Amino acid sequence: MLNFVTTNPGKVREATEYLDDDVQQFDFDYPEVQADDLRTVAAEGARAAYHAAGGPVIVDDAGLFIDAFDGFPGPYSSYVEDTVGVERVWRMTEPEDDRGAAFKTVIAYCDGEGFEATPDPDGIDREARRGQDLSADARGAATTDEQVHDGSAKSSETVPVKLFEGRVNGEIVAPRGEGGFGFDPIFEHDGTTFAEMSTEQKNAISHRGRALAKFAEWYGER
Ligand SMILES: O=P(O)(O)OP(=O)(O)OP(=O)(O)OC[C@H]1O[C@@H](n2cnc3c(O)ncnc32)[C@H](O)[C@@H]1O
Repeated sequence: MLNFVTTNPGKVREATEYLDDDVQQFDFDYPEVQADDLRTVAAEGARAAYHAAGGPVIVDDAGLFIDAFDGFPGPYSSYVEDTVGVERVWRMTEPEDDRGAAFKTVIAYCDGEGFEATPDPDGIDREARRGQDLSADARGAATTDEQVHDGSAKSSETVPVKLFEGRVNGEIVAPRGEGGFGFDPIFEHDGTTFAEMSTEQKNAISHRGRALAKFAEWYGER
């Protein structure tokens, strides 16, 4: 059994599509380190959660990155959703010429074991790496004790963590749709907002779906 460490049942709903009955929600509000990149937050969260759960865990740190605001709210998306709110993020973006945005996620897996380094970064979304923002994330992680080249994060003093990334591009629009969670109503991809999609439709293209697919493939081979 795999613990999906999150306070957000919406994330678990999406993960069960990939991991069937092997996944359960572990409602643990891991301490989010002050960091500008998702990788560091996810990796440190997975280590803390692994110690709390005493078994294999995955942590998903995600965010909405709006181009006109240099990636804001990014790693602070949860806080901004709670304080500013989804509707006002739309109204802030509305006057901008460029309403482009991306959802990104980093899934961190930790089971207390080490991982073999792979020369080809199968845990890294190549599309994401081409994107400016995730390159910045990768640079940020490289300055910490994380090892990023093979998609795993290691240091001599900490428990190894394996990272899987996903990204999807879209546009910020006026809220539409009742499904999903968080910023889904204002994130449009190919003419449809994420809140107008079923979980299956969203998973097929979303940041989390892409990261989960990579994780599920790697996990299934173990
Ligand atoms: O930390 P946990 O407990 O997992 O739950 P959380 O919801 O606070 O999760 P994050 O710290 O990863 O914050 C991600 C925020 O980014 C936004 N977000 C991430 N993925 C999203 C998605 O698929 N759809 C809509 N909003 C999303 C939403 O505001 C989330 O609260």
